[in-house]
Amino acid sequence: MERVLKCIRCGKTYDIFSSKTRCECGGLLEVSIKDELTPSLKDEFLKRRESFKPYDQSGVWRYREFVLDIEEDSIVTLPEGRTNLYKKVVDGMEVYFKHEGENPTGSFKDRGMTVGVTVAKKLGFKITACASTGNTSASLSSYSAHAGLKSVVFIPKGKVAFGKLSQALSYGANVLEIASDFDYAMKLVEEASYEYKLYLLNSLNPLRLEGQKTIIINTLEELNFNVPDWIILPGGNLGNTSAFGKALKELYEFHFIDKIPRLAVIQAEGASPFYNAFKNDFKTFEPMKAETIATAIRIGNPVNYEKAVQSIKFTNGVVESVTDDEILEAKKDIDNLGIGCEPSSASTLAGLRKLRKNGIIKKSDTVILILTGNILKDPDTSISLHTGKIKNVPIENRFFEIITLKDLENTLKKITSEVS
Ligand SMILES: Cc1ncc(COP(=O)(O)O)c(C=O)c1O
Ligand SMILES: N[C@@H](CCOP(=O)(O)O)C(=O)O
Repeated sequence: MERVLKCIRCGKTYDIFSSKTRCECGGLLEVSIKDELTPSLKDEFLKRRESFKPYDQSGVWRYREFVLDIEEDSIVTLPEGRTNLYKKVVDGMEVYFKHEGENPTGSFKDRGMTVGVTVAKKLGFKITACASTGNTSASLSSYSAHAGLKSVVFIPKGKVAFGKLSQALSYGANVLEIASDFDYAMKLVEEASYEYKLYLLNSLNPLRLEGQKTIIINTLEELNFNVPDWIILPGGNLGNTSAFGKALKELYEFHFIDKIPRLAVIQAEGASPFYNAFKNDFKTFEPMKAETIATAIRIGNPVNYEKAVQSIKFTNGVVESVTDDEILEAKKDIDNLGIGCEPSSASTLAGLRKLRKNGIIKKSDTVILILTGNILKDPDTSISLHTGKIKNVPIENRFFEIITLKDLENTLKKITSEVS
């Protein structure tokens, strides 16, 4: 099929790659197909879809053998799990980013929520509930609305990024701001669920984790089941750590893979109870009062601790902690790659840097970094970071200025001189 640029005013055509934006006559240009479309094109197009069942569109239900046996027409799906794997070079090392922020509500939670809300509906629940640092509430309220269910979300007051709060409100959740932290909200919602017949959909719910296993299955399928050396992920309530270990065990037992990649779980220094336990060979576990700029992982008493320990042991994994400045430095770099993510997801790259420095991960290793949340989730942090307002994370070679017309020419000269 031949495409050209065509003037909508005089009809003159130009080569598609001519770099013209306007016709010589001053008219606007549009891309035009030169040949007539053949009638068989539609048939070919429709045939391609024949072998696909609707729920194959979901990157969760496509792997239904690993997820749940349930009637197809009862499934609540958006569909989720159609996320990209990006190959990039960072610090001279080739790495893969699996971007779970590309899910319908902008985080990996959707992979679990499609299963959780499907089951809530099947069981006849009318109301779903969760405690949340933001993403779970966004996902829960969206999927619940799709299923015609009410939702109640318990969130720590003032500690939820704006993108996430606006989602929960927009999708119609009943939002209960608790004057405490996530861990306390988690305790409250668990109690309230028993008392008020709410279907609890935090990662404490084992069915939700069955959906989250597909992050691993999907990623490995994209790699033709060639097993990487490392999978790096952020650790908060430790649902993913638990689900990933379970997925790898099942893939191994069903002979999809012949070796186990190592998990590296990264926590923010101010919210690192799992890291502290790891350092102590998991002999003891001490919950902590959590504080970090990465609000999604501002969790001091992860509910999945015991399952997560099993995952680390099964995969010969490691747990590392990184500072908020290291997280923001990494976020800056991931954003600048044109991929972008929310702060907690950037802990993966910060963790990789630390693990490389300590000699645990080698440059030649194959590494997957799981980006758990979309860049749009926390616009306040992105704007502060990229306008140089964060003291220890300087921004190089960038302009963000209030500019007079007089200075415009000089500034444009400076910007363009950097590439000449
Ligand atoms: C964006 C994001 N990344 C990471 C996490 C931590 O994941 P997990 O609780 O499964 O450890 C969360 C929430 O828990 C999150 O919302
Ligand atoms: N970051 C989470 C915290 C709750 O985790 P969950 O996986 O147990 O729901 C959030 O987005 O709320």
